Parts: sequence; structure tokens; C-alpha cells
Amino acid sequence: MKEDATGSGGGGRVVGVGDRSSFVIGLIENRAKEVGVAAFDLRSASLHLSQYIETSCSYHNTKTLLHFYDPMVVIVPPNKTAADGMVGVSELVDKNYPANKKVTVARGCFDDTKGAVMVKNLSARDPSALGLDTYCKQYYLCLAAASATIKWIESEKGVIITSHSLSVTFNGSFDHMNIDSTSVQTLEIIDPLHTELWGTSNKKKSLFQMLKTTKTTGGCRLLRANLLQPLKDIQTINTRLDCLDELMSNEELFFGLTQGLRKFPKESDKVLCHFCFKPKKITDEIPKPANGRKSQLLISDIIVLKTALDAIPFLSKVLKGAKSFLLQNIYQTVCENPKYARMRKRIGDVIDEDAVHSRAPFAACTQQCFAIKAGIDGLLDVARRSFCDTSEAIHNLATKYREECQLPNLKIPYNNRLGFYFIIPQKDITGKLPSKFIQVVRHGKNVHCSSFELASLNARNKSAAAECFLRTELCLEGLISEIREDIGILTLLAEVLCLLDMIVNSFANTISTKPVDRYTRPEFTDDGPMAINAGRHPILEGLHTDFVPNNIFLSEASNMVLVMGPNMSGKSTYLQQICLIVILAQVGCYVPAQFASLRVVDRIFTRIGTGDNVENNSSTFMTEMKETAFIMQNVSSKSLVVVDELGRATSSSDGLAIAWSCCEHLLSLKAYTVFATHMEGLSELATMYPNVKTLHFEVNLRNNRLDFKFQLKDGLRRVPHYGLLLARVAGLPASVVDTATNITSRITEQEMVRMDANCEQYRPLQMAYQAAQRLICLKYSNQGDEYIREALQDLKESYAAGKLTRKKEMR
Ligand SMILES: Nc1ncnc2c1ncn2[C@@H]1O[C@H](COP(=O)(O)OP(=O)(O)OP(=O)(O)O)[C@@H](O)[C@H]1O
Repeated sequence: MKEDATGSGGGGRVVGVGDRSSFVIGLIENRAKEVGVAAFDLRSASLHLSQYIETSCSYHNTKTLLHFYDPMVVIVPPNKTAADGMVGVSELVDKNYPANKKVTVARGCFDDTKGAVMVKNLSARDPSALGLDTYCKQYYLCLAAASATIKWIESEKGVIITSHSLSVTFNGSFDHMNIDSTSVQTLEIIDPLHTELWGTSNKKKSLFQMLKTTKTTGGCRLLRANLLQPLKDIQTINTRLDCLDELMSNEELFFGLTQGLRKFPKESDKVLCHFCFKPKKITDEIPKPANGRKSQLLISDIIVLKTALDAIPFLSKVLKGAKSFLLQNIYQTVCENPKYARMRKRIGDVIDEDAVHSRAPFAACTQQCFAIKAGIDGLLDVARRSFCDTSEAIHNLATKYREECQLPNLKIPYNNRLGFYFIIPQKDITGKLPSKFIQVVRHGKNVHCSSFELASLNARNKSAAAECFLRTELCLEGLISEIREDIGILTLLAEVLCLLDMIVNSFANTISTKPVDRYTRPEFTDDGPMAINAGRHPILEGLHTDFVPNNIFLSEASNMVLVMGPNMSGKSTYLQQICLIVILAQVGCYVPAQFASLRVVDRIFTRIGTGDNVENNSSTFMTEMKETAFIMQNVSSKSLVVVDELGRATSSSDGLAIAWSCCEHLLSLKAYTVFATHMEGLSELATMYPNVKTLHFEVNLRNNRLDFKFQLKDGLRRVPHYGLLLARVAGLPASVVDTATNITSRITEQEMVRMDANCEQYRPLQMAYQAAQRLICLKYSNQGDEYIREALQDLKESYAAGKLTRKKEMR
């Protein structure tokens, strides 16, 4: 759950300031098309393990995971053991990543037995809670990848990972909803697709950008990870939603939490996780004089930790009366945990209360020398005295020169390279500068110089400071070792801060900025219907003041909706809207709808793309077919499939045939499918299959122009032949248009006759499905017994009489 933190015990940072990504990924595969992935996040000190069967030759799943983690390094074994017909992960990385990202390590480093031992030893949680005992054999590939990854990190970064400090999860394909990388793009989850078609071009944001009001890097990364891999576990989702309920109904708590979170330094999560990485002691290294860099890093880490620990009592005050499980749990495990106060006291015993982080070089140096309390280390106290004496002597020397040489404006600044030096304004120098001044250099209107006396004092001052740094380092290392004994509470705090940042500063904040009741809490069922009333597109509704809400209803008895409508009538928006609502709901946020009851979705598949894929040298049609094949191979009974205009890139008969057979295939599954199409012929499906429903976007004709209503209506499209109409407007000769009208009328007539026949033939089946649908609705409705009894009676009578009426039972 943690998303961000820089690792290091204060020595070499494991994540540099400029590093965009903090993931190191180990990848390995076997001949049975199985891939093991170990993704190590250096910032948050967490390890995510996944193992899955790669179903597509193009490594779709692996690419999705790589896209999700966006690693800075990918570790692969040298020789390929790829399954027949597959290129192998090593080549995959070569193809998709710049050469500098790939590291090849000996196959022997991919040792699953060692991996299992390492994971057990490093995991912050009890190994049995991870299920490692049972998983070991089954998930040997990801454990092998973990072994290579951890080894590489430890040797490359010169650190040792502290025992019981890592947050380890078996995830990827297991606990989270899977959204492939193409769908991430087309649904505009992370980045918007800047297309003129939207009419609002660059103003359109992605879902991530809309929600990115988090205040910490960790919170932001957690949000991104959640949007890319939403939750699947109803209990966890509901825990977050309960927390949101409480925040939305208790303003004081919401405000208090916002304030409380601000008291934690922005980089808390990053620093808290530093402590997981212990720098390796290199015994045969020639000791270098301490330049203060290491102790400076250690001190700033400790100061951030101190400030974070100081913020806990306020958080505790805010959370004291909280009712929701999540907040109560945070209160109990963090706020009431005496270990934090003990850690704070231990820091207070060693570190001076006034120690702060300073930028000015000499102030920073002095702060560092005096960060440790007096009396802790005798040698440090001696070194400090020497540092103070030499500093004082330097300032006395400057006063002496001012008087002796009549240089009243002589200044004595400090920089890290030179130490102290003199600055004398040029105008104060009459004649020649006295010979005691050496290393004279002109700098604009001033002269920079030194003297033998100053140089000698400088050397003594520097060596005293170096001794202070060294002793400080030793004291801090002792303190940090003690802190590491309780590393678990720091990783927990980092995790909690990221989660609170996401829920409070992103979710609750976004909902609270909308008019009251615009967002509602979604309900979840394991295998119930997907019912959204008055759903809106979370991003577009902010750009269109008159955005038109629409409903969707899918159930086992009606698992496919065909959406018809001319261009620009709102089909793509509707498809995207459904997916974004599902994603929002499954990250534990409210959704832009009047009411939403959802079946937990395990994968979202989209086939929305338009143009050719120049990169892969594929035509529009091939891209379309490859994406469709991927859906067909991977779809499960809990998936949500949205398809926009399949089969329009080939001849109309082939296109219709493909679209028809794909629909039939999807219809036979339990997946929920929304299929947007221009092909009127497809609506015939609804007359043959009782689990297909046809909807259309309402469009009116006014003065030979289409007036889009964006309102979804039941049944087949009711637009007159707008193509012919536009042709007439475009100036096609009247006789040509008349003939075309004649032809369409005849085709439509034949279609109508066929559809009527179908309706008659499949009527009993349709009726049975209607009844099943009503029963499903009643099963998941919140109504009382009396209502249900009446509804059942009504259903029985309608069925017997051969007429079933629709009723809204979902509320
Ligand atoms: N419910 C709505 N309320 C208001 N405006 C909408 C709604 N849905 C879509 N729009 C606007 O209508 C325009 C066209 O929408 P969209 O691209 O979804 O249509 P489409 O039917 O998919 O078109 P095409 O078939 O050409 O892809 C967009 O600019 C969008 O902002």
C-alpha cells in the first residue's frame, strides 16, 4: 500500500533526487509460459510479487505490469527459456526499454529457495500471514525473481535490508483489478488523450489528474497505483467507503484530519522508509575525512522523523472519537501505540530539541556540530570546544585586521570548499594590499583573499568540524540502530500517512468540492447486477454545464447492452463513463451517479482505439483484431468488456459477421459487455438473444440538422436515415438520394419482417429471461418482505398473462 519513500540509512541514497521511478524489477519465465515478477519499490521499501501464465505471445500481461511499475532497472537472466513462439522476457525488455535499464544477472542468482528465505526474513509481516508456506512451491518463479532483485539492490546500492522491514505483497494478478495498458490509455486513467474530437481538447484531464490533490509524493503514488490496479476485495473497498462516509458527515473530523496531515513533513513516508536500508560497512576502505555530507543526511532524516513523531499526538486528538473501522484502526495501531512516544523520547535524549535543518553553509555546519546533546559523547564535546575556539579565533583575527589595516568593511564569509576567507571592498584599499594577505583574487568590486594565520586557523577549524561530524555520525548510527529495532512502526506510519493522504486529501476533498449529493456511495455485490442510475462522466461533467446523466443495467439475465447512435451522439463518452465509475468505486471512492450497485469487476477490457498502430506496423483492422483476440482469450465471468465500433475497419459484411460472432461469444459468458455500434444489423441480436438489450442515443432532426440530446433510450435507434439526409444537404442530386432512400426502405422493411419473426419465435425465451431478470433485481433489492412478496405475486401474474412490465426494484 505504501507508494513512496527513499531508502538509505543515511549513507548512499538508494533513490536519487532526480530518479523518476523507484522500482527495480526482477523478471523470469519458464517454458510453460509462466512469468514471475518481483517489483521492489526502493522508496517505500515494499516488494510486490506476481506470478501468472502469459496468455499472449506479445506478453500483454508482462507489458501491463511493466507499464504499471515503470521501473528504473529490470533484472533478467541471460539465456532465454521462453515458451515456443514467444520472444522471451529479455528480448521483451530490449524492445520496450532503453538498454541502460536492463541488467542481466547470472541465472544462479534467480534462486527460489534463497528467495523464499529472504522474503520470510525481510517481511515486516508474519510469514504465515503472507501464506508463504503454501505459496512457496506454487510461486517459485516470483521468489526466484525476488532473490535476484534483492541481491542486486544490496550489492549495487551498498546497503543491507533490515530484517522484518519490508512490506511484501503477493499481488498483480491476485488481489487487484487488472486493466491492460491499452485500456489505461484509452480510458484516460493516467494521461488524457489530447484529441480535437472531444471539442474541449487540452482542457480534458485524466482521472488521475482530477484526483491528484494529494499533498505527499507517497499519497500521489498510492493514488496512481490504485487507479491502475483498483481493489477487488469488497471488504477493503467498504472499509474505505465507511471512512469516506464518516468524513463526509463529520466536517470537524475532515477538517481536523486535513490539518493533522499537514503537520507531517511532506517527505515523511520517504524518510521513514530510509531506515529499512542499512549501509554496508566496508572494512578495508581507507577512512576518508568526514565532510559532513553523511551526518547531514542522517540529521535531516532524524529531524523529519522527529517532526513526524511530534505530529502523532495531534492526529491522535483528531481521531479519538472516530467511528469508522479504518480510522479507529489507525487510532489504535498508530496513535495509541506507545512505541512512537518511546522512539520520540529516545531521539530527544540524543538530539538537541532546537536542531533544525539550515541551508546557509556555516549555519548548517554549526547545526550539525551541535545537533547531538552535550554530555552524550565526551570526544564530541572536546571537538566542539575546539571548533568553537577556532571559529572565535577566526572572527577575532578579522577584527584585528579591520583595525590594524584600516579595513573597516572587511568581511569574513564561509563556504564549504574554502572554509573562511576575507572579502575586502576594492574602494577601501588605498595603495597596495598589505603583504600578509595572500591568494588575492578580484571579484567585481571586491577582493577575495586569505592570510597564513587564517589558513592555519581554517585548517584547525575544519579538522575540529570533521571530528564533530565523525562523532555525530557514530552517535546517530547508534541511535538509528535502536530505531531500526522498531522499524515496523515506521513502515506502518508511512503506509498510514499515504493512505490517509489519498482518502482525505484526494477522495474526500474531490467529493466535497462538488455540489451536495452529486457523488454517491456505491454498493457492491459478488455476482449481482451492475446498476447505475443517472451516472455521469467524472471529468466531462465538469466541462459541460449541461452534461446529461445516463443509466446502465446489466445482470446475468441481461449481460450485454448494444448502444446505437450516430457519430457524436455520446457513445464513446458513455462507455468511458461506465469504466471510470467502476474504477472510482473499486478504489473506494464515491461515484458521480445518483445510485450505483456494482458487481466487483476483476478485469476491464476495452476495444476503443481508432487509428493504425504505426509502432507495431499494424493496420487499423489488425490492431482491432489483436485487441479483440486478447479480450476473447482473457475474459472471465467477472470481467467488464466495453467495445466501441468493432469491425468497421473491414468490408461491411465481414465487419458485421465479426461483430456478430464476437457478440455471440461474449453473450455465452457471464461477463458484462457494453457494445457501441453504428451497425443497425447488430440490433437483430436483441430479438434472438434474450440477454441482449438495445439502447440508443436520442437524436432529433431540426432544419435538416442533427440535434444531439445525449439521452439514452430503450430500444433500437429512432433516427431517420441521417446519412441520406446529410447526403441531400451536401448537394447530392435529388434523384440519387431518392433511389438510395428507396433501397434503404426496402432493406429496412426486410429487416423488420425478420425481426418480427424472431420476436415471435423467441418470445417465450425472452419472457423467461425477463422473469429471471426481475428475480435477480428482487434478490439484490433493499426492499422489505412485504414489498418483495407483492412484487413476486405481480411477477407471477404478469408471467402467466404473458406480459411482463418493467419496474425499478434496484433501490
Ligand atoms: N452525456 C453527455 N452530455 C453532454 N455532452 C456529451 C455527453 N456525452 C457526450 N457528450 C459530448 O458529445 C461529444 C461527442 O461524444 P462522443 O465522442 O462520445 O460521441 P460518439 O457517439 O462516440 O461519436 P463517434 O461515433 O464519432 O465516436 C463530445 O464532445 C462530448 O463532450
